[in-house]
Amino acid sequence: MSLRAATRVTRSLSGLLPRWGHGQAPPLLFSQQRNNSTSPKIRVEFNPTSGVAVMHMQSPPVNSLSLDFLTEFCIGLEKLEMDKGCRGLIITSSQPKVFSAGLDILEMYGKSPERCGEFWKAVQEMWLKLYGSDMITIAAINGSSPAGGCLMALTCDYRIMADQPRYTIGLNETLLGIVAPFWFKDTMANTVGHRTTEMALQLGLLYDPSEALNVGLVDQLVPEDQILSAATQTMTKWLAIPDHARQITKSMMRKPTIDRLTSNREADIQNFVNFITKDSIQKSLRAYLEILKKKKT
Ligand SMILES: CCCCCCCCCCC/C=C/C(=O)SCCNC(=O)CCNC(=O)[C@H](O)C(C)(C)COP(=O)(O)OP(=O)(O)OC[C@H]1O[C@@H](n2cnc3c(N)ncnc32)[C@H](O)[C@@H]1OP(=O)(O)O
Repeated sequence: MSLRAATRVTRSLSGLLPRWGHGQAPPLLFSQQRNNSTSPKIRVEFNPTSGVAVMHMQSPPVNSLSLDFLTEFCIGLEKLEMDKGCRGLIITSSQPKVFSAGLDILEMYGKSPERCGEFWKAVQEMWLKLYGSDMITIAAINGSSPAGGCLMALTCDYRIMADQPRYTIGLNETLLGIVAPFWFKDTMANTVGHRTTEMALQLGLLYDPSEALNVGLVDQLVPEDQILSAATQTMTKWLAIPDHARQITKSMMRKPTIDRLTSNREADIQNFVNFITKDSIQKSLRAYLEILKKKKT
């Protein structure tokens, strides 16, 4: 059964699920330890001659954005941002078939409000740092990229996707029974326009590469084995533009969107915590996690 079809089953499944109290973790059916490995989740290769860094996301199995992952990602990004020799960043995945599975659902399920708040602050931080980066940022999307993974790609300046029909990309939050926050929505609308975003977000659309190219969610499709060379070629074109002019232009385009979150950060964290710890939302997340598990059997 496809995930999309499986998700439709969530609604009928949810009536069968046991109830649990607000803020109280239901029995742990899922491995909560998976992302606690101490091996680096991000590998950065920096070429001082070209001034370009490649960030490889290498957090098995699916580069889900856990608190640890996001912390490491932001530290890596900050280091590159502070290095005046680094002008461009390519983000890609070392995991087969997946760019990033989006936010780690286990960070949102059965966690205390305090921990949820800490997690959300890290998600905000990742977006603020990447969307506001002075560097040229290119997402080399070599696998599926739902929800938060799609956000990460949208936050870059340019997106190249592997032309592999089984990969999908999109903000599919509604399929999980959750809602893409306003700054996810703004980032997508800034890229593909209001109408496409309105429809995609309500329906939780996941696009295959050709559809994604058609709506402008990605800028270019290439065979998977050429994704890094294509990203490097595009980077060379962007590097030819004087940094200060490009950076001021980028900031002019993105500042109003960034300011909207910056001036509402605490309220946004509170909204997230109130929303995600609701019994009904926890129930949807649990059902979704069970579907992801059952997909294999
Ligand atoms: C009033 C308004 C207020 C608004 C307030 C805010 C509201 C909340 C906003 C939250 C925004 C959320 C954003 C998100 O990103 S949610 C995450 C969405 N992600 C997904 O739906 C992706 C789910 N995964 C998949 O579709 C597939 O795994 C994928 C296509 C990525 C890869 O498929 P593949 O077949 O290769 O791998 P598996 O499905 O077998 O998965 C392997 C293992 O990984 C686990 N897994 C997958 N995705 C996640 C994830 N996102 N988090 C945690 N774990 C994940 C999966 O369960 C498998 O685990 P096991 O190996 O242990 O079985």
